[in-house]
Amino acid sequence: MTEPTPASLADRVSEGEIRFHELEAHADANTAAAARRRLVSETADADVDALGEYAFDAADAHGSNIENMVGAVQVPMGVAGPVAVDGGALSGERYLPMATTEGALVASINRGCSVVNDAGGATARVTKSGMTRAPIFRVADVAEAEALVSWVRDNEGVLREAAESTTSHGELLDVTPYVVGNNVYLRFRYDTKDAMGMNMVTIATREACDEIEAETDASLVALSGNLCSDKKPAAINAVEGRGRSVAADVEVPREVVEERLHTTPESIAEINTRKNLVGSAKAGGLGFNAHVANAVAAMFLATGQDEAQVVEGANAITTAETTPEGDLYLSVSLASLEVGTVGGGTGLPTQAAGLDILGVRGGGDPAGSNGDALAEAIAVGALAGELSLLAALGSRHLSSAHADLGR
Ligand SMILES: CC(C)(COP(=O)([O-])OP(=O)([O-])OC[C@H]1O[C@@H](n2cnc3c(N)ncnc32)[C@H](O)[C@@H]1OP(=O)([O-])[O-])[C@@H](O)C(=O)NCCC(=O)NCCSC(=O)C[C@@](C)(O)CC(=O)[O-]
Ligand SMILES: NC(=O)C1=CN([C@@H]2O[C@H](COP(=O)(O)OP(=O)(O)OC[C@H]3O[C@@H](n4cnc5c(N)ncnc54)[C@H](OP(=O)(O)O)[C@@H]3O)[C@@H](O)[C@H]2O)C=CC1
Repeated sequence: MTEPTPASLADRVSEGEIRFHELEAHADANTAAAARRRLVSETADADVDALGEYAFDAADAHGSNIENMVGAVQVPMGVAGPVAVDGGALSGERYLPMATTEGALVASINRGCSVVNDAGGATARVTKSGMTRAPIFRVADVAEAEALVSWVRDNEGVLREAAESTTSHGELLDVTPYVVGNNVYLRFRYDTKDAMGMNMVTIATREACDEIEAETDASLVALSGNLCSDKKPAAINAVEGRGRSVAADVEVPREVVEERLHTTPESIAEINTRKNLVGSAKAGGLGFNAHVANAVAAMFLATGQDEAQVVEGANAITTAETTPEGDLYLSVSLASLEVGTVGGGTGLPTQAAGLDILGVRGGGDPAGSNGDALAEAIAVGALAGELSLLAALGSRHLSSAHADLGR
């Protein structure tokens, strides 16, 4: 039998003989992707050859990372740093890998890193950890809602045993109930170690839900009831945390602010208050920061994180003040940074290289330490970005920087 070619496969799809999304059952994944490019190209009347330039075996991505694969989008990657970090899990000097198409962004964070180094380095710590899944149950009325809440409080051990039967790494930390009339939301929170954990906690919570339905009158409406809350702006994540809550800070001597950043500690502190705090409050924002999403998104893409979770990663508050000595104290606290160094996109070769640059690829020793270290690295990237952008606003260099580097 002759080997299928992209052209022969595309013809068979066009004739209705095989399905577009089942091409991998008839050819290797790279050939299947090439066949889809032909079909897409014909339908759209577009040249999509550039999508076929990728540096991994499609078989490694198809089925676990992507369906209907046609190729890959390439995002340029740069590094900022190296930057000196004193973290709970990450210590030493690190380059920060960043994938972006926004000119001036890496330059800005690079400047921030250089100034952080001049200040003696940044401190970073993970202060809370736990990935959540919150199923919604239907009950008859509020009396039954209270009965379910009591049952959950009395039977956390039962739920833990059921949930943890599905994973050798995950640990159920707690279950917090929320009642709205005849709706009961149970927010399960897990230590997922080095995994971001959404697959892990979804599978584990499903097992616990079976137990609840067997032992109570409640009916599961949906495994996710949006109090989790995954991939949506939500105050619960900003207040309670989700994934890792991580903070970083630095104290920058006045002369370094003046010489390297062309502004003053007072100016940076004032801009932070009027822009990041008052301005965000007036806007009804959840992110009381300047551009934490920039560092989060660029490092997420560079290290194989789930890019939709930049939504939660941007739940961050930046504080800036002048110390009694006249220096600048700057901090950034990310309430809900959802990261992993195993699973998801972390195993793809270019993303794994991003993790290798930080020295955090794969499972940590102890388990969870690589996830913590990645969170600390991203927090330091965000801190450097806040420092540089606030300074650029203070020195009125924002528009000229982007005119020079960003277009
Ligand atoms: C562009 C700079 C850094 C110039 O800043 P500068 O101080 O004029 O530059 P410099 O030539 O004196 O260099 C200072 C340091 O910056 C770095 N640096 C300088 N140039 C480069 C480069 N080409 N590539 C890599 N690194 C660079 C480098 O570390 C260098 O130190 P050195 O190594 O020379 O000792 C500065 O003006 C700046 O940071 N501007 C702010 C830009 C910024 O932060 N943009 C972020 C994106 S804005 C956005 O997306 C969100 C927004 C703004 O809408 C959010 C909001 O509402 O606030
Ligand atoms: N299902 C959903 O609702 C959602 C899924 N996602 C997707 O989920 C994926 C991420 O889920 P996630 O569960 O992290 O990844 P995976 O589904 O890839 O699972 C990771 C698994 O790795 C194993 N593992 C090996 N070493 C370690 C270690 N050191 N620490 C922790 N686990 C380890 C664990 O197996 P074991 O459990 O057997 O111990 C763990 O369950 C992403 O692709 C994301 O896009 C995103 C949002 C929602």
